[in-house]
Amino acid sequence: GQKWPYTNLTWSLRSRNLKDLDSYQVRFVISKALEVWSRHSKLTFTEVDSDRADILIYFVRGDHGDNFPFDGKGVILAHAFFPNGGRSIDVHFDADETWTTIPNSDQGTNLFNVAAHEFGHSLGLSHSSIEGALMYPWYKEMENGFDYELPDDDKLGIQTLYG
Ligand SMILES: CC(C)C[C@H](C(=O)NO)C(=O)N[C@@H](CC(N)=O)C(=O)NCc1cccc(N)c1
Ligand SMILES: [Zn+2]
Ligand SMILES: [Zn+2]
Repeated sequence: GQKWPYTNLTWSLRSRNLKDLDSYQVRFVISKALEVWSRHSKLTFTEVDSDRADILIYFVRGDHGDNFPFDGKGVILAHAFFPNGGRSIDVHFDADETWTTIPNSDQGTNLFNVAAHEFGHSLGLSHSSIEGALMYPWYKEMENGFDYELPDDDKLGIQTLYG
């Protein structure tokens, strides 16, 4: 599979009208979700305000121009493209979900959990068959809020790719 040819990656939140989500809180949650991966690898993540960032983040709904239309408020919550030799790649969050930026909140879908999973894909990790893994295909609540400890299977995966 593909991986980034360098480890100092940039990211940018490209969607502005986040409905009732506060863009500062979204950017904070994104930085915490990226830290889940940088804590266990040589990867570094820097926010930039540019559409030339490595990882471009959007909130979109329904059919949004790639061949993977979202499903309204439903099962598909987000998707991410795999690294592509150093060209910018997208992460799309389904704008029709009720997102919450408060970890472990039981109101709505936890953006931190889903973002941490999606960034695994953005770094080159596919789904894991290990039930407790972050890269397991099916969402499950993660405890410890932003201090979430990456399960071993995911640690192994990211260290195999980026040391
Ligand atoms: C075929 C894919 C486009 C499905 C899509 C996904 O895996 N995105 O990465 C997705 O949204 N899967 C849902 C499946 C579900 N509703 O449980 C999901 O929550 N994935 C994100 C996620 C978040 C946190 C933890 C885990 N394990 C998975
Ligand atoms: Zn998409
Ligand atoms: Zn996934």
